[in-house]
Amino acid sequence: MSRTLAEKVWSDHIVKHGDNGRPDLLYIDLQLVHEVTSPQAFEGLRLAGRPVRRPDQTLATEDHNTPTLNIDLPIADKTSRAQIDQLRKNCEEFGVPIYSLGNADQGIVHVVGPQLGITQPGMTIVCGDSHTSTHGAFGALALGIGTSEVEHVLATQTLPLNPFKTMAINVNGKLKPGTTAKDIILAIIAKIGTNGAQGHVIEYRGEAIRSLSMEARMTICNMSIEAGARAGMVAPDETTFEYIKGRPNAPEDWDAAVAYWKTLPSDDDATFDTVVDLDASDLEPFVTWGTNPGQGVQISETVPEPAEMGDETERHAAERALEYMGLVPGTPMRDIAVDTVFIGSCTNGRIEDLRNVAGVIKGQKKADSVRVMVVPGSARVRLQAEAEGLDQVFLNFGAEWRNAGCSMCLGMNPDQLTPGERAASTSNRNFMGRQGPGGRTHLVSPLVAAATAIRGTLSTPADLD
Ligand SMILES: CC(C)[C@H](C(=O)O)[C@@H](O)C(=O)O
Ligand code: SF4
Repeated sequence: MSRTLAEKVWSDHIVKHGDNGRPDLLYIDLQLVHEVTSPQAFEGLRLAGRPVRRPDQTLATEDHNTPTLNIDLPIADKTSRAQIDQLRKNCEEFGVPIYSLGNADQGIVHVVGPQLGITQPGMTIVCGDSHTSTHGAFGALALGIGTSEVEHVLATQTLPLNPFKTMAINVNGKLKPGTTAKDIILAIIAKIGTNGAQGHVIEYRGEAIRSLSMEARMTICNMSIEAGARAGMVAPDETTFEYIKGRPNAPEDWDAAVAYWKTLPSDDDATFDTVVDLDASDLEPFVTWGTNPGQGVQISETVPEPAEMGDETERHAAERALEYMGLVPGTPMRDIAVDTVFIGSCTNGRIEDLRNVAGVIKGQKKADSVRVMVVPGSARVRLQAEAEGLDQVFLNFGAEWRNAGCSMCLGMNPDQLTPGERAASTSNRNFMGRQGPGGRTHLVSPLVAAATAIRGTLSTPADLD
């Protein structure tokens, strides 16, 4: 029977079939761990007197609570310090490898796995973090899980999972210059809604996806969860193999690995439960106006008028969002002035993102009215950027150049918006209070973030000409 990519990875990992509608038990190849969702899981093991089953298939890093300034000093915030200390203790006690603040391999969990070559096609990967879907860009089945599941995987290296539905999102055509992977995924979520992919594993397909780099594919898979999906995947191809080759954890038997990876793409006649089509050549840069990632429009459009929305739930949500965001219907998106530009996160904090930003801002000065924070997704990204002189581009521009971590993507560390402060952010969530209580977030691509930092209002690089 013909199968999709997701179905192949799933069936290659079944340890025990679930009969009578019960979940299948799946083998998990890799569990990534961070400080927020692991303390109770380790505590559970401790209480049960159980070890971590496969420390060699478990990897921890510190990211959410880490400060991005003065990282050589003790962490000032007590809760954050306790959280990080606990992770370090747990990893030591249970023999789990950890990349701590100050280590060259520390960083956001979803940036670290791929850059080390640990994330590979055909794997099952879990992490107590919703954006684990990022790793699906390699053709891995990568799922965000809850803390009790984290404990289950630590103890057994398996996880019971209910069957999923399959969704093909075909992104046909070619992106126009200035339009990026971030715009593709924001457009998809605006089209299908934040629950549009519920219960599904998405496979992103089509010409536009095939021509994206691995980092751009990661941006797309990262936000699958914002469309309600269980995971997002891209079939592995030469771009994938090229990216993994030569990385520290690339398979030793390279040819055998590639031969297996080549069997993974969905069969030509495989069928999907749901199919969505999108033409990349129709897209313009996308920006959000609301408080969920689906509340977005093309940058040439205006803040929508809730009264014109047919659906009552949608109308109420839009009214509430606009009130929180302090926006008036009909305002051109390009007229919205921001206070802060945040460039970073597991969505857009990789080296290509930083190169793209630097390409726009080089030789320019930021608008006086904005603060600009550039936060690399990992310490390696920071080192690479510095080796390429990008840090100087950012500093000369007037931006802050920080250390790696989740930073302003969410308010779990000192990098936060103040009430009413408005940000253009390359991250993935614009929920109320996400970047700090009362903070207002517009999700944008790195190119839009860069142009916005120059002009002070939501802008694209084309607006600079
Ligand atoms: C803290 C963590 C559990 C959370 C997640 O699961 O995604 C965070 O990473 C986020 O982006 O909101
Ligand atoms: S960067 Fe943001 S989205 Fe990614 S793991 Fe950290 S908090 Fe979650």
